[in-house]
Amino acid sequence: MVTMITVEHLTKRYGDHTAVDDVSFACKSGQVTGFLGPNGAGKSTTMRIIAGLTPPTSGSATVDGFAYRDIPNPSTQVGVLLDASAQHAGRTGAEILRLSAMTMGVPRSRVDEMLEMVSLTPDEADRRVRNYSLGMRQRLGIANALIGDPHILILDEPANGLDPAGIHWMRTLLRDYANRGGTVLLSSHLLHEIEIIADEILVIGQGRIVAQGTKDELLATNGARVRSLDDTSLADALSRSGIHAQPADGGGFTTDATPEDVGRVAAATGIALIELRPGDGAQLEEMFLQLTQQTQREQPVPQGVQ
Ligand SMILES: Nc1ncnc2c1ncn2[C@@H]1O[C@H](COP(=O)(O)OP(=O)(O)OP(=O)(O)O)[C@@H](O)[C@H]1O
Repeated sequence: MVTMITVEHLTKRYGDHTAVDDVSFACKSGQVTGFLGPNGAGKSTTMRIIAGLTPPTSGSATVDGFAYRDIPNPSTQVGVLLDASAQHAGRTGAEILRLSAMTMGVPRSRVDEMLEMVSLTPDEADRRVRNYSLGMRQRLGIANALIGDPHILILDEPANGLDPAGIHWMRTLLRDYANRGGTVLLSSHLLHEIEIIADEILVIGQGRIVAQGTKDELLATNGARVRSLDDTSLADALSRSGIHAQPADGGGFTTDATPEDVGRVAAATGIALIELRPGDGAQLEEMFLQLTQQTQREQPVPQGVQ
């Protein structure tokens, strides 16, 4: 595995608002890196900087060792889909792909190959993009990102607007692409989406990376869930042993210690347990929920929304 995208100490300020705050990460070949964060967390801004569309305030982003702008014929190296709705509304899907093929110098036969790959029918390909559904725009955007046969893909919320079959199709496409050695950086505001598809996960909140690691690391089960016939005494005993115990829904506690350690403390103090099992690995979900709630508190509720 080779590092293909490197982001180092990236910061972007708009006036006194810091949209991206000292963000660093790397994306490797053969892997899907999921970029997860609630609305307004800074995902799109980071991706726009990587794709050379927005200058950073400080820090750097390189793709295959180069700043995006210094890559000759970049679309044959890096496929980018940042905003499917930004495609020229007055052109047909086929026209957009033909134009891209021409600009990149790839054979025109790629246009039909790509249309077939993203399941846009000849009839749909000849419609103007303004009449496309969001899902069709995403498919066209993915076709456009892949037409130059790049080995790196940067996709901002590509699942938006796709129906369940479309989402399944996209996951399979990206998995195959990574399995063949490609590098994928894709963003989503949905934990479930990222959990299914990503090998590596970056979590961003209010411009900062708050967690990063392999999916297995971030979703690892740890801690223990315990209930007893005498929770008050159990809480005392755990606390005396330096184990932090948090009251849980439905009684008992969640702890940061292993079930084995909790079991030993209970046995040593003669407390009868009625439940003892590994924690349910919900830390990532809880953290993400907290991030989302924080963000919602800080953003004004739009008019007309209850
Ligand atoms: N051109 C701009 N001028 C001023 N502020 C901006 C600009 N672009 C983005 N921002 C702000 O930067 C922050 C991060 O926005 P960004 O679009 O990167 O978030 P995001 O994680 O992609 O969110 P979403 O999931 O909603 O697309 C937001 O507070 C946004 O309002």
